Amino acid sequence: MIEINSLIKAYNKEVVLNIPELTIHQGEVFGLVGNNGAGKTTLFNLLLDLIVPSKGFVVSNQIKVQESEDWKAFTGAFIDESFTIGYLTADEYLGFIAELREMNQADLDQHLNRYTDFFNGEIRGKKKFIRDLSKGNQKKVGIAAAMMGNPEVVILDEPFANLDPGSQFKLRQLIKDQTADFGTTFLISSHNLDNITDVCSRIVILEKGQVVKDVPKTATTLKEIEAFFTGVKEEVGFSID
Ligand SMILES: Nc1ncnc2c1ncn2[C@@H]1O[C@H](COP(=O)(O)OP(=O)(O)OP(=O)(O)O)[C@@H](O)[C@H]1O
Repeated sequence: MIEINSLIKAYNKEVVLNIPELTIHQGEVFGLVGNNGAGKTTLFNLLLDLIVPSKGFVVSNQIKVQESEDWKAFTGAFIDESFTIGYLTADEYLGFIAELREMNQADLDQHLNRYTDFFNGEIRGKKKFIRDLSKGNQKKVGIAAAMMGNPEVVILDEPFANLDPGSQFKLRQLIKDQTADFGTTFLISSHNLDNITDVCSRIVILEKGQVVKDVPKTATTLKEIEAFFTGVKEEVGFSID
């Protein structure tokens, strides 16, 4: 369980995130949407202790993330390419992360076998450095590394961006399988409303750093959030005020 308490981030006195209280429960697939600059990456960076809050704190499984590193053992994340190591090949990098997660070769192979379709023959056994892979393939390496060792919590910032349509579909399935098999808690941001509503059990909309909608996924959620962003309201019984 992740608990956000009175969390504020400001740059030069401009508040870019202000979340008084938010709880993400074990096994929840939490989808974060919002316009450019809404604060999605800022929130994830705070959850991962990559930036310092101006006020408030985050607790992950009873560990204050700003005070202890113990949460790292059960948390995987891919925010951007800085999470990988560009001068390693994908095999070298994935092997390195497997060692960190105390996985042996059989564990690593078992994990990566789930990604065979997703990798589409472009990742494993290649001599290319990660920095020379296409943007989409770099992202695939980062996502597979984030889920390595089946961490309890996985945070993915815009995982569907840069992926071709087939790979987006395969990623949806990988996330669903991971949740079904391991009860993983996911926090996922995306501008792709189809993907986010397909995989997530709860959708939160951020606007100018504040939570303006927090809804469980239902049959009408996609239409509701499309209406929120486009201002075009169909008959879904949802207020865009
Ligand atoms: N280091 C920084 N200094 C000043 N402002 C910053 C800094 N980092 C982020 N911001 C500001 O914080 C706000 C939120 O940015 P953030 O990257 O979290 O948005 P986002 O919702 O992830 O956007 P996008 O969808 O475009 O990726 C923006 O106004 C951004 O300019």
